[in-house]
Amino acid sequence: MSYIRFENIVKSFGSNTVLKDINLEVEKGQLVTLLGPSGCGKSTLLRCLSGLETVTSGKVYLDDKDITDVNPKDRDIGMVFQQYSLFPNMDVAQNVAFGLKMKKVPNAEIDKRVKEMVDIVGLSDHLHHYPSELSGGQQQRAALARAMVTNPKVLLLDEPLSAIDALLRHSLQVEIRRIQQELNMTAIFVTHDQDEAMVMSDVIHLMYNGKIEQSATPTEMYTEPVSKFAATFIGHYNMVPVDAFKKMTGVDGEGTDVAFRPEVIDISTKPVEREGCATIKGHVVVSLPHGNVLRYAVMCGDHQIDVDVLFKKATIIPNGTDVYLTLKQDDCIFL
Ligand SMILES: Nc1ncnc2c1ncn2[C@@H]1O[C@H](COP(=O)(O)OP(=O)(O)OP(=O)(O)O)[C@@H](O)[C@H]1O
Repeated sequence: MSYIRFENIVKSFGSNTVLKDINLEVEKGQLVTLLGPSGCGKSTLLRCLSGLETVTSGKVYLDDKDITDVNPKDRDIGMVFQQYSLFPNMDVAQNVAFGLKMKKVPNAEIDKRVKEMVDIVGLSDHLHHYPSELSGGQQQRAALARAMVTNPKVLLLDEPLSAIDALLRHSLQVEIRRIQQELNMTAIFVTHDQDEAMVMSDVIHLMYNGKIEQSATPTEMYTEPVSKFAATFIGHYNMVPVDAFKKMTGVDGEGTDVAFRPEVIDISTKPVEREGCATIKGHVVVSLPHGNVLRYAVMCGDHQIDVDVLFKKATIIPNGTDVYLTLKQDDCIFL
């Protein structure tokens, strides 16, 4: 039996149904991500687990108990939010100790656990600093320590890194993942950032319009999207209607669209014949650097196809050049 189960969850606000029969399971010790565009219902689903929202219908189970109607404070759930939610008039040690004090844990035990947890999140040098004296990243680490110190059954993280700049954000992603694994904590992470979901998760649940569109490991989600939405939201898939793709390549398949990623395509100024590959003729419109790859926009008939190659200055093909794109038929996903 899974550690967390959402069974047929429906949530409506008046006539607006924002969760439409959600069934989802989380195994103990996993970090799963709810990923999806703004407004698709991620936070609402998380709040149904924490008890901050009631469900319209359906059941929520945690550790084999039906918690659908249990008071939020009795659910044994830790939460970290996007906005820094530390008590401003308490220092880091007092903030982290708060939950233990509420549980009437003896003082000596509180001191020991606070020190351990503050050490795990790397804030030992800031024990007696107030939130106003901490950076955004440090505040979120303190919030994480405060949520975890009571050893909750599950840790809920609702876009905890969205207010943090890109560089620090990446190191905190890695750190949260390390701490979660070190403590074998079950965690649900909400984000609309696909890269963040890829880095952090055991399983990603991609949500769209109040439903689960696809549940998969990061690798499966990236390489085997099940729908047009999944293909465009995760990674940067080229999407060409099947009819147009057949005209370009002679390759046919079932579905309405063919999806293929920019990095599976080879680009050359001369035609290339390769077994099991399709070739598409086009011309370079523009090339732009994207981190360590150069992305060519290539017009093929009426369709633009993006091609990524590792960025090496000597190999740049000028705009306007006729080119041949080669891609393995195995890398084409018919949707
Ligand atoms: N308390 C509420 N009253 C009315 N409508 C609400 C309430 N909370 C959420 N909603 C609506 O439910 C829908 C889903 O909201 P939710 O916050 O779950 O989305 P989300 O996927 O987490 O989005 P974001 O990434 O922007 O936070 C939205 O249309 C929102 O306006």
